[in-house]
Amino acid sequence: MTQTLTLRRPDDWHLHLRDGPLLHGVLSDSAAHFARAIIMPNLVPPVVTGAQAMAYRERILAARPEGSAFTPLMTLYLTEETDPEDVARAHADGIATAVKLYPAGATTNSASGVRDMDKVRPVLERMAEIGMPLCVHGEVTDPDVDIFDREAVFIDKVLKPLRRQVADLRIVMEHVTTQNAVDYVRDQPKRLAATITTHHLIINRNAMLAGGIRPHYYCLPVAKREKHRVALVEAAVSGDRRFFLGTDSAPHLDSAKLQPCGCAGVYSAPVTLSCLAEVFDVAGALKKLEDFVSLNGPRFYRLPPNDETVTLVKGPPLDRTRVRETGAGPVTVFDPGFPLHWRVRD
Ligand SMILES: NC(=O)N[C@@H](CC(=O)O)C(=O)O
Ligand SMILES: [Zn+2]
Ligand SMILES: [Zn+2]
Repeated sequence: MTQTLTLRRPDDWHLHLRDGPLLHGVLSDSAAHFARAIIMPNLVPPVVTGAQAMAYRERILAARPEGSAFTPLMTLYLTEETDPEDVARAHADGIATAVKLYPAGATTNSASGVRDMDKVRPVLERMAEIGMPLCVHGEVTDPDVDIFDREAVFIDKVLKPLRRQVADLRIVMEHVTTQNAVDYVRDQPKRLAATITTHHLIINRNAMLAGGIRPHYYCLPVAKREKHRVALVEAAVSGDRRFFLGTDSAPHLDSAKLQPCGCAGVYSAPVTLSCLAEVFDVAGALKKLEDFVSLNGPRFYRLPPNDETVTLVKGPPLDRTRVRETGAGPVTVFDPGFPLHWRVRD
């Protein structure tokens, strides 16, 4: 007997689409399954101003497959020079949905990020006034802090003080990877939510490091030990409205990943819904999948959920996409390490 599951069409609340030939090569993977996505601004150079976000949005819209209604929700890359009025205007004009905080040097293309949080206080206060969310890459960059501890230290050293100083600011902790983050978010009744990626629900650090180094599992924040992965799954399948999907699908060319110093990012867009259905199915929580992928995100962002639906069908293991060929070169797709039985019906 085939099993099916129909959901409101999902959105992706954290997505990297890049630009140029890579954008053209990857966009259809997200547009095939998702209605909307929060688009990360870490291009080179970054998307800082409202005018830059508008131009980038035009390039994304122009790259959509024929007939696609995929809607990019743009973010502005926060720098110490960001003008609060430009941010407020871009929000009021419907150009920018959120602002993205990268601590300088924390991750891919974050060199123009923030070093001194006091310098961006006026922007954050303006955002709090207008209810515009701040998306945060939550890792400290202090070289003395172990890379596996950087998220937990960020919560104590940066996030807690920030939430005291700008109490009304609405914040999304992006791609949480630890029990510490899950516990902290659960503790906060208001104005804080978290995205969880597909891959962090599936791999722990062993997948990346045991039995050989696997660059395609290297991303930031780096995957942690198993107990943290379990905490993420519990949060995702709980239906708790503070947790929702942000795939952090982050395509890099294989030629950039397979290096002595390879870059961080996992490309999961083509297989995300199949992977998540598998995770929720194994957890006995298929009923909560729609909360996680289609309902909790719009609620936080104060947008209506999508009217259309998607149907997932369970059957024999999929012949899944392993490499996405793009005009810029091949990009390896996330391998969950187990067979995928759920596919999205066309
Ligand atoms: N997650 C990653 O490992 N990489 C992202 C940046 C980010 O989201 O931190 C990228 O842009 O490649
Ligand atoms: Zn990040
Ligand atoms: Zn990201």
